[in-house]
Amino acid sequence: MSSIFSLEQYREKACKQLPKMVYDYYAGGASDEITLRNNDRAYDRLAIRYHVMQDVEDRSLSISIGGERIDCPILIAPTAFHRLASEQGELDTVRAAGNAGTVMILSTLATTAVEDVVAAASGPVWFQLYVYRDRQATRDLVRRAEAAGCSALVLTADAQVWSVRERDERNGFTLPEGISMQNLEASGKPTFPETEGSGLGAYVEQNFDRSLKWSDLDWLAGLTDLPVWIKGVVRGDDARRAAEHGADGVIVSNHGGRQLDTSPATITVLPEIVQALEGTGTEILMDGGIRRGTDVLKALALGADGVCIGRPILWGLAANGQAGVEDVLRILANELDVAMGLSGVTSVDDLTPDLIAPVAE
Ligand SMILES: Cc1cc2nc3c(=O)[nH]c(=O)nc-3n(C[C@H](O)[C@H](O)[C@H](O)COP(=O)(O)O)c2cc1C
Ligand SMILES: CC(C)CC(=O)C(=O)O
Repeated sequence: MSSIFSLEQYREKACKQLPKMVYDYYAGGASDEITLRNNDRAYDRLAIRYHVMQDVEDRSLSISIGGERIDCPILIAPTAFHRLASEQGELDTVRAAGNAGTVMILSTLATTAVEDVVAAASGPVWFQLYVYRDRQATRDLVRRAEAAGCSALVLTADAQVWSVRERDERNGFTLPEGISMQNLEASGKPTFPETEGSGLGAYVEQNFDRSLKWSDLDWLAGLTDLPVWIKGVVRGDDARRAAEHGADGVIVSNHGGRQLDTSPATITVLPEIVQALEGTGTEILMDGGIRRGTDVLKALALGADGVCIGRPILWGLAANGQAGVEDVLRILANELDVAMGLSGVTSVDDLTPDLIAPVAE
């Protein structure tokens, strides 16, 4: 019987177990970490106007996303370097995703090869793509993800320029011996350059394509038959443009407060994006600061088709490998189930915006 009941307890456990350099990299945000904090707090400013007397005996959390039916509307956001948290890294994560009945979005910067991750999966794996200045390296990533059996691509659009991450600069964040970015082995970019500050910062500056623009979304959509999502959108007009340029889905995200500090908390911009995409058929996921089932309920009620979580997965992974990730997903799904029942709702489709109101000050 586990003595951990909340995602916050997993964070505390991971904090005790991980080396400071790794914990700081996972936990940290950009600059003053204002967006990092606001992502989380913004949920507290929303109240759930629940219904009573609705017969909530039979409830289901299942959703359709990207053409597949999954058991749980909480997906795994792409996060880099899982082998800094557990020996098996991304293999632990993907096995947990399968057992929880959800999707894992695998980072370009994974420390396990995409082929091995998909081979260990029992559910869908999507591939998150960073666009490299070296377009051949980028094409190779797309071809590998396709050949491995990934079922969607997620283009991250909010990290063309490396942000200011003081914790990583101070700690000289780097990858230990024996851990590398295995999807970049073939193109010769699997490790960070030598530097005194953040090795990741230097890597991004050297390799990521800062000229990324809307026409590159057309390029990517033309390059692959896989559905293409765009991640990092916080405005309605950008969401609309994404749809016009062939995106099948949009992930409302500010990169967990790790890129542009003082960018808005994602839950506050979700309604604008839902409205902008009305009638387009473009699907919507959102992430940032989701730590309780009530947070998930609020995002789904305000129009997200599903949500993603980033850091809590890493805390579960650090605390107890695959079993830790499964427990994190179980805890959050259970909290969502309870919140739905207490709101008088039995299916995700029945979560509607009228359930949510600003907290009266
Ligand atoms: C340690 C860490 C690494 C991340 N790496 C990536 C990445 O490789 N690609 C990406 O698109 N987003 C990355 N993200 C952002 C997440 O996908 C996601 O947007 C964010 O973590 C959501 O916020 P949350 O951590 O509050 O749930 C990373 C986030 C963290 C915390
Ligand atoms: C290349 C970086 C932007 C990796 C990442 O997504 C992160 O650390 O937030």
